[in-house]
Amino acid sequence: MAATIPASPATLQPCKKNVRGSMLIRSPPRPWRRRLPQHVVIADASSSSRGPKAATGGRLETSTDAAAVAGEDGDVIRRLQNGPDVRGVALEGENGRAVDLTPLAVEVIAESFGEWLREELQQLESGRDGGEVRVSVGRDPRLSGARLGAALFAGLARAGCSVFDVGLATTPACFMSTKLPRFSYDASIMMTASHLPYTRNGLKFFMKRGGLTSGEVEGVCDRAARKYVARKMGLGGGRGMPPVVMRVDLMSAYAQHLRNIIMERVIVNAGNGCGGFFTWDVLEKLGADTTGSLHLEPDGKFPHHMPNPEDTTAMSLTRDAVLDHGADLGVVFDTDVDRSGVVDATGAAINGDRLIALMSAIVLDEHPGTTVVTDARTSDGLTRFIQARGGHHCLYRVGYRNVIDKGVQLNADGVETHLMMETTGHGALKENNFLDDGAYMVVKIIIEMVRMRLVGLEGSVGTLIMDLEEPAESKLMRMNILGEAKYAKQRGTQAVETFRNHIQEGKLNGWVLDDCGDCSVSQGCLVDTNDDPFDVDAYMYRAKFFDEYKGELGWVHIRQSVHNPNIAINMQSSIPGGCKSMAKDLLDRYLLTSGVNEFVDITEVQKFVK
Ligand SMILES: O=P(O)(O)OC[C@H]1O[C@H](O)[C@H](O)[C@@H](O)[C@@H]1O
Repeated sequence: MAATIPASPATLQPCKKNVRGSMLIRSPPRPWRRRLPQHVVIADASSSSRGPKAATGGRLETSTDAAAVAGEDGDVIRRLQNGPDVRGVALEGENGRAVDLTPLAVEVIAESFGEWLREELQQLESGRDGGEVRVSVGRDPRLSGARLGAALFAGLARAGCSVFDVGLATTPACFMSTKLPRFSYDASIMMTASHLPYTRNGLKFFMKRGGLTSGEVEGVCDRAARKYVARKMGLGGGRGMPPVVMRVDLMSAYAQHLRNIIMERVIVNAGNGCGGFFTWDVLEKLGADTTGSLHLEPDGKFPHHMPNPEDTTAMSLTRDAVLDHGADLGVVFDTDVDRSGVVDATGAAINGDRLIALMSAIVLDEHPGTTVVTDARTSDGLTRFIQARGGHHCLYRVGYRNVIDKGVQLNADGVETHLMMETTGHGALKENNFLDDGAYMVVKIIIEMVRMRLVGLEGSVGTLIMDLEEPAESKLMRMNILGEAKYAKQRGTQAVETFRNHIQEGKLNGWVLDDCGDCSVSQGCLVDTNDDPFDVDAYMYRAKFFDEYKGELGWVHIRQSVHNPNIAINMQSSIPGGCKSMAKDLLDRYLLTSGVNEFVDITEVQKFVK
């Protein structure tokens, strides 16, 4: 009978020593009695687990016939062994198969296991002698579970083990009851026949070092076989006091253990856009601690800052929250959550190129050699980062749709492309329907964080991009297109094409149009022919600038804005002062001399150059 002690295992009272069946010397039933010499004492095979060689204890000295019968009975137990498990028929109802996993069979196996365990522990821990041996017992919902469970408790108790009934449990949970500090049992037995029909049942055995081997289970069953023979003869059994069994709640602790694996401390900054759900409907439901999250409630006025991973206020507030709360990660969503950026545990902002690098590292690990498509405003350092991991970098037009479509096209052309990302934080994965989903991307990053922790890698996710070379300088300037709005697109195109033509006509010495990145497709990329362009975003060029003395200074990317009547000029240089030198050259030899300045406002460039 199980005494249910509802207290948590940590508050359990000390185990009462179970009453062991005292050594019984019973008269064997006929016909055995007649055949046994008078001096033979048939003891419970356990004799004493501490006594000399319990495994040989209780050896019967019988006539040949009796030995045969005993052998058959013993074989019943031996046949129950199934590799490292015990499996048998526990309920009537299987055609042609009798019940062989009886309560008696289970009891002797449990008792034998308990004895074997004690010996094993003594050997493992040489100082250990006769201390408490604690064994947990779990079971699946099979109908035979309760009855066989009672036999299991009794067997363990007879072997002197303290028994902890964990009730309905999973096999891994039973093993973990030997590991989880609150329990730390010496061993565990799970009663289950896994996927076999409901009429079957079985036992799985665990110690702290893992599951018992087939050889060990064979030894236990051998020992049990001898006990079984003796019990069948009415020897060595006997009812002692009912075992004291403590009922413990293992599954809650095991579930917590699983939650702990995925539990992270994550700050979400939804910027009062639509991203708050990720906090309460995703992270918190997974058990994450989201204390310190910011601006989760939707507010159409966005009172704190724009929800945007490119927004410096959004990133720095998130950084502060991560550091204040010792969080593992900060997440910044844009308003509609198709973009995101993150902050690692050290407070480092990971957006733009750094986010692309992080996602590339993750995706290249999963898909070695894949191509990554990005817009062409990324750094040369990013290209080297991707290539150093065996990937290919395809630089393409600005605009998330362009980037994603390029990836779709590459895959269709047979160029495996798993990641398409824009520096704005739009990131699409082939595995996710080529959809740019900021939340999905964050899920991938959190999974990576958990993986890193599980394999014992030190540091935050930022360590994955430690070798990303950053440009010395980056600069974005905008030049408004002047005049009537209806001509803006046409003029914008004219301005951008003039830049390309100047280079091709040799009017911009030192400037070289950048060609395709590394995606191994012949057409498209950077300098698309634009033979038949239909969108403003078709016209965009990137060109490198080589200074006569300093060599390569960096690149300029020039394009018409997707949304507004302006020309965006992005620049990057690996040399301090490089952006200014390039801007000056553009001003003098392109903007002021080509006539572009007549319909484009070049004030911002002039200011920068000053
Ligand atoms: O052309 P701009 O004004 O710089 O805006 C361009 C950007 O607009 C939005 O943010 C889109 O989501 C981006 O994909 C695009 O790159």
